[in-house]
Amino acid sequence: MSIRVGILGYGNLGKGVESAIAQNDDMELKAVFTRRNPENVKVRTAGVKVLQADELSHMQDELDVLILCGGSATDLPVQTPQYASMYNVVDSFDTHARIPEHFAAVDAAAKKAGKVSLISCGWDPGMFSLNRLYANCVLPEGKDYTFWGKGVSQGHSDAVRRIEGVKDCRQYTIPVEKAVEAVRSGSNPELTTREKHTRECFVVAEEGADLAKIENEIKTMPNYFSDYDTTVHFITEEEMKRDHSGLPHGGMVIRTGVTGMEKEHKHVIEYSLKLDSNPEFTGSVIVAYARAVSRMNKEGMSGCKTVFDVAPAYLSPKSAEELRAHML
Ligand SMILES: NC(=O)C1=CN([C@@H]2O[C@H](COP(=O)(O)OP(=O)(O)OC[C@H]3O[C@@H](n4cnc5c(N)ncnc54)[C@H](OP(=O)(O)O)[C@@H]3O)[C@@H](O)[C@H]2O)C=CC1
Ligand SMILES: N[C@@H](C[C@H]1CC(C(=O)O)=NO1)C(=O)O
Repeated sequence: MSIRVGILGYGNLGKGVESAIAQNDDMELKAVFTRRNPENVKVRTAGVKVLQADELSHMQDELDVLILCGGSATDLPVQTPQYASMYNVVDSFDTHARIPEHFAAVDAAAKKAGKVSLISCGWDPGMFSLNRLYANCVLPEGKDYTFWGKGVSQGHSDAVRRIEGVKDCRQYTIPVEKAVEAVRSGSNPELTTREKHTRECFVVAEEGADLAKIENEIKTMPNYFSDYDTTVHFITEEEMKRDHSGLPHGGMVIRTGVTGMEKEHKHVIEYSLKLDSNPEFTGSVIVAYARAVSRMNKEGMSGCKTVFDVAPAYLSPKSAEELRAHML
């Protein structure tokens, strides 16, 4: 029996989840839900209905997991607790500083409903979080570094699109080469947030918008831009389509640490990603965790989880015996 999946929110990530479901034979996309007029939203999977989000109030018997693909800045803080009270859900919430409060709100709803919610799924937070945890547990004496890009952060681009007067945005995250070199040299540098990355925004503004006000709102935005040196360029829709149609990204987690009674031996753990499509890769991570969430709820689990709480075997379509035979 296939795992029956719904998608709420059909943007970059929603499309990425759609393509990921098509690559997993045990998953079936039942419907895409949108807050817009469904007639204006065209999906690429034959036979999949597009429904108004309100329809979700009565489809609990038709879906095993609902994947929430809204924006972290303003959509998911409302949508995830709302739908955690009705469905097993997975979201990609990535406002790191606010994950604890998001977890608490979702956990209360999921526990009351007897459902499983998995929040902050993707690659950062997500796969990078897991690798930071593994590396810290294996090398307790050491230092962590995370670098992203150069690439398009969907979370930061979404946050800028929510500003009044902004029609579209691509935000590029750029690692500071000097900082990467210092880390790779093994000198274990102390680096501030500002010393590790810069941010560059390409913005299409609405006709007559106050550009100075938009630039200031971007640069002072807490959790997203206020701790970074940020450059803002205003461009036309044509330039956006011509020069910024891709959504590549990537990055790496590095931990350098020491072992031995005299701390005489140095080790480096590195996990890196090179992504042609940030949303498609993120969608693939999310779909694997949607499989886990469905299974965990069927085993009687409920409440909010993060990637730290999910045993890896739950992610795989392979049986425990196959995993032991082929992946150990
Ligand atoms: N944890 C991680 O590693 C990652 C997390 N993310 C998260 O994913 C979130 C979503 O990113 P992304 O999909 O790029 O954001 P988008 O702006 O593409 O989509 C966000 C929502 O906006 C609505 N929307 C999409 N297109 C339009 C349109 N043309 N007109 C009006 N509304 C539209 C959709 O909702 P509706 O259909 O209801 O209108 C959609 O769910 C980010 O905020 C980020 O936080 C992304 C990548 C990695
Ligand atoms: N959550 C990020 C995924 C990575 C990329 C990133 C950044 O460039 O700041 N932080 O985390 C996204 O929305 O793309």
